[in-house]
Amino acid sequence: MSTPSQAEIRRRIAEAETVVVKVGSSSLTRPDGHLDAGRLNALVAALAETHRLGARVVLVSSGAIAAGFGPLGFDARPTDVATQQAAAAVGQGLLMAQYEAAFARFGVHAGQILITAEDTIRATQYRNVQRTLGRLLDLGVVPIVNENDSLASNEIRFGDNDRLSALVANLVRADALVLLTDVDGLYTAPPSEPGARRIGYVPNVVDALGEVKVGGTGSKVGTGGMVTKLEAARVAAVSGIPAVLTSASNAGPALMGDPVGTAFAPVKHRGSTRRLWIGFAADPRGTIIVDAGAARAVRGGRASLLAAGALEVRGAFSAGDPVWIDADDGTHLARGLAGYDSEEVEQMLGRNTAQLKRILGDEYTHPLVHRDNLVLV
Ligand SMILES: Nc1ncnc2c1ncn2[C@@H]1O[C@H](COP(=O)(O)OP(=O)(O)O)[C@@H](O)[C@H]1O
Ligand SMILES: N[C@@H](CCC(=O)OP(=O)(O)O)C(=O)O
Repeated sequence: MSTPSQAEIRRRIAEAETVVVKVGSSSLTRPDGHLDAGRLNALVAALAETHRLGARVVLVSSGAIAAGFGPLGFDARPTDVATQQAAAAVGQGLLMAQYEAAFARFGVHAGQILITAEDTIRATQYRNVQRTLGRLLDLGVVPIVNENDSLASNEIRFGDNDRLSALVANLVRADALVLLTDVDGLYTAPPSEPGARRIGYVPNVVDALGEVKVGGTGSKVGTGGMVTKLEAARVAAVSGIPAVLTSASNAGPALMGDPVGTAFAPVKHRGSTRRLWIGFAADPRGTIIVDAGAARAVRGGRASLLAAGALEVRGAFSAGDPVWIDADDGTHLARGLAGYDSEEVEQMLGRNTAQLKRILGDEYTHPLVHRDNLVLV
C-alpha cells in the first residue's frame, strides 16, 4: 500500500460516513470528580454538527469513574476496584443524563451501550453488539459506548477506552477514528519535557512507535496516557482506518479535516473484523504449546489446531477464552479462542480424533481452536 499524504488522510476523515470518536475522562470532568458541563456541551455541539451533515457518529466516552467519585464524597479517584466500580455505577448515570440533555438540544437521541470484553469475545455476543450498534446508527441515534466498569471482572477487561474505541471502530466498519484527550496531539516526548514537539502526521504508526517517547497519564483521572492511544491508533491503522488524535476542544476542526493534532494513516486495507477482535480485545488467559507439525499447519493460516498436535497447556482458562498458541521454543504463533476448558485440553493433548472419541467421547472430537477463531500474530 503506497503511503497517502496527510491531506488525503484529513480528507478521508472529513468525508467519513461512519466515525467513532473517543473522549477521555480528563476532557469531561474536573479534578474534583464532577462533570464539566461546559466541555461536555461543547463536545456534543461538534458531534451534533457532524451528525447533521449526515455522518453516522459513535461516541466512546470515558468518565464514569471520574464523574462518580465527587458526588460520593471522595476527594480523589478511588484506587481500589470495588470503589471504582461503585463510582462508575453512579457516574455512568450522571454522564448519560448530561449527554441526553446535550444531544436533545439538537434533536438527536443518544443510546447507551456498555460493553465487557468477556461478552464481546464470544461470536454470538460480538454479533449482537454489532447488530445493536448498526440498528442504532440506522435510526439516527448516537450510540455512547463505555466499558461496563461496574461489572467487568478485573482479569479480563479493556481497562482503557482507547483500545476499546479502536475495536468499536472496527466493529462498525468506521471510516475514521477520532481520539480526543487533554493534549493537542502526539508529541515527540511527554509534553512536560523541554523540547517536546507536536507531530502533525504519522504515515506509519508501527514505525513511529519506536521513535516517540511516550509516558503515562498526565491527569489525575485518565488511565492509559499516550501508550494506549498509540495502541489504539495502531489497531485502527492495521484495520485500514485513519485516525486523528487531538484535544477535546479541537473536536470540531478535527472532524472537519483541519490539520489539528496528529493524523495517522492506515497501514493495511480493512480485514476481517471479528478476527481483529480476537487479536486485540482481551489478553490471553493461557497458552497451548504445539509440536512442529501443528506449528506449520497453524502458520499456513487455514488450519484449525487439533489436539493431536498439542504438547502442553499452561494457565487456567475456560472454553471461549482467548489463548496463545505457541511453538515449543516459546514463540507466539497465533491467538485464538479455546474450544475447551484448560482441564479438558489437558486430557486431550496429543490424542488423535479416533482416540479422543474412544477415550473421552464424541464431544471431545472438535479442534482445540477452530480456524475461524484463530488469528496469526
Ligand atoms: N509523547 C506524548 N505526547 C503527548 N502526550 C503524552 C506523551 N506521553 C505522555 N503523554 C501524556 O498522555 C496524556 C493523555 O492521556 P490520558 O491522561 O490517559 O488521557 P485521557 O483521559 O484523555 O484518556 C497527556 O496529558 C500527556 O501528559
Ligand atoms: N471506563 C472508564 C474509563 C477508562 C479510561 O480509559 O479512561 P480514560 O483514560 O480517561 O479514557 C470510565 O468510564 O471511568
